[in-house]
Amino acid sequence: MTQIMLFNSKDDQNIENTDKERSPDHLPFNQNFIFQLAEIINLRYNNPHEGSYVNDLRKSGLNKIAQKVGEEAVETVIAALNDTEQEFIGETADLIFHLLVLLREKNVSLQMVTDKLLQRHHEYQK
Ligand SMILES: N=c1c2ncn([C@@H]3O[C@H](COP(=O)(O)OP(=O)(O)OP(=O)(O)O)[C@@H](O)[C@H]3O)c2ncn1[C@@H]1O[C@H](COP(=O)(O)O)[C@@H](O)[C@H]1O
Repeated sequence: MTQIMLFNSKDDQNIENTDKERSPDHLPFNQNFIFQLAEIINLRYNNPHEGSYVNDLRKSGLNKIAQKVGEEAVETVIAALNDTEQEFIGETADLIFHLLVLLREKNVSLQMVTDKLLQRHHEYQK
């Protein structure tokens, strides 16, 4: 059974801490949730059930999922240029969610992407 750890609101107060004081396994809830969401999507793939939007996407296949990511990316750009901050945030959330589904469809984990970003970060330090 996969265990999903949720942090209580007390941890959210750590947002004021400096970067040095934060450890990767003690991130505020909002920062960790993207990994938890990736795990929820993984669980839906492994245990598909009716009424699940992730399952609907999975059944539609790679082309449809990739198309959704493209649509959400365009909607995010339009919102950035024309809409309110809240609408921009909403479109960005749609984009990130569908991108996470695309990663799962391609069997690429979010960790593999963050490893790539970390590798680049280290290269920039040289
Ligand atoms: N974060 C999301 C999330 N964001 C957006 N959506 C869905 O994504 C869809 C957005 O599509 P659009 O806005 O493009 O609307 P649409 O035109 O009707 O979509 P299409 O018909 O074109 O596919 C809506 O149906 C939303 O409900 C999401 N559906 C699920 N999640 C997360 O995924 C988890 C698992 O969801 P289920 O698989 O449904 O259990 C949930 O607990 C949530 O945390």
